[in-house]
Order: sequence, then structure tokens, then C-alpha cells
Amino acid sequence: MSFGLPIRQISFRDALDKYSMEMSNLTSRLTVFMASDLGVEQETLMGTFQGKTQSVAFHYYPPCHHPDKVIGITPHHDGLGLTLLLHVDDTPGLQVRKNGRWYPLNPLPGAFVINVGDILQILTNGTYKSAEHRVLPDVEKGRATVVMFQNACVAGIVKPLPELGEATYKAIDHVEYVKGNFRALAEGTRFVDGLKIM
Ligand SMILES: O=C(O)CCC(=O)C(=O)O
Ligand SMILES: [Fe+2]
Repeated sequence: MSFGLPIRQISFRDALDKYSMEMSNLTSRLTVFMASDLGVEQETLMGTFQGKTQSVAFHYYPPCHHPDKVIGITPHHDGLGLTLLLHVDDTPGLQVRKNGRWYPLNPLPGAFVINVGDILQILTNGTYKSAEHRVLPDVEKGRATVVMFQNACVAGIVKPLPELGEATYKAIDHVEYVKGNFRALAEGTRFVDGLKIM
């Protein structure tokens, strides 16, 4: 994917092209493990990610001497398929919520943080849960991350894989899903909750 960058920024463009391809490859490799864990065909899960869009975010969180008054990123769930997060430095800040408690996810050299997004939660019929997370600023040091969001769907539709039994989420056109997800994010709600079949 070219990200529509001007040709003149050749080195950045090349680096981003390469990074984008490597993240697609990593996603494919991860789906192989997930497919075997879920008991579905490798190609089925891999196919939901292959050829789909990616978006990238470059975050920088400056040091902040009033961490009690400021938040880096407010608590949220990622809305797409998988998120591949690279820590550029060793500054902590990312936290994940489990059973109502926040846990730090400190950077490990050479490791990615992989987040399940809401679409993967739907695809796996709720077997994998999208994790709520936030970023707190550090008092002393700035923090940089590169975050790749991998999209996924089944033939243009966001829905549970039929292999995973009776669907517990309604099927929705991918374009409608993305619109609804952005709307919900702005309202501070979760679009995926409205797709749940009670
Ligand atoms: O920068 C981070 O550690 C988290 C970024 C994030 O959660 C996001 O971009 O959705
Ligand atoms: Fe996030």
C-alpha cells in the first residue's frame, strides 16, 4: 500500500511500504496460530485479513509534569481487526484493563504489542475479546509508538466465521461498520455492543 505519499519523499515512502508489507506478513503468521487455536482452516482466518486496508499512526507523547491532570490516550478499544504496536523507546505508558484493573504493558526490546480489535472479536464470535487500553504520560521522558491497524472482513461483511457455531453478532457491511464505529467512538460508546445478539 502506498499511503498516497508524494513521490519526492522517497526514503520515508520506501520505509513505510516495507513496514506495511512486513506488518501484513506478521499478521498472516499470527492468523496461522490463531486459526489452529480456534480450530478453523488457516486460509479462512488469513483470508479475512489478506488484501484489506491498513492504517498507521505515529504517536508521540511528550513528558508531562502533571500526569494526574493529563491523559495520553483515553480508554478505548481498537475498532478494526488486529493492532500491531511497536514501542520506539523504553518509556512506559500503555495500560490494559482487565477485571476493572489497569495493568501496565511495559516495552520489551524487539517485541510488538498485539491488540485484538472489535472486528476480530466479531470474526471469532466473541472467543477473542478486544482489550480496553489507554496511555498515561510519563513525567520524565517522551514516548513514541508506531501503530499499524489491520482491517479484516469476510467478502465485504463483518460477521462471525460460520465455522464457529451459531452467530452471536449480527452481520454488517464493512463500510457501514467503519462508519458506525467512528460514530460510536465519538460518542464514547462501543459499536460492537449494538451488534451483539442477545
Ligand atoms: O501509543 C500507544 O501506546 C497506544 C496507541 C493506541 O492505543 C491507538 O493508537 O489506538
Ligand atoms: Fe488503541
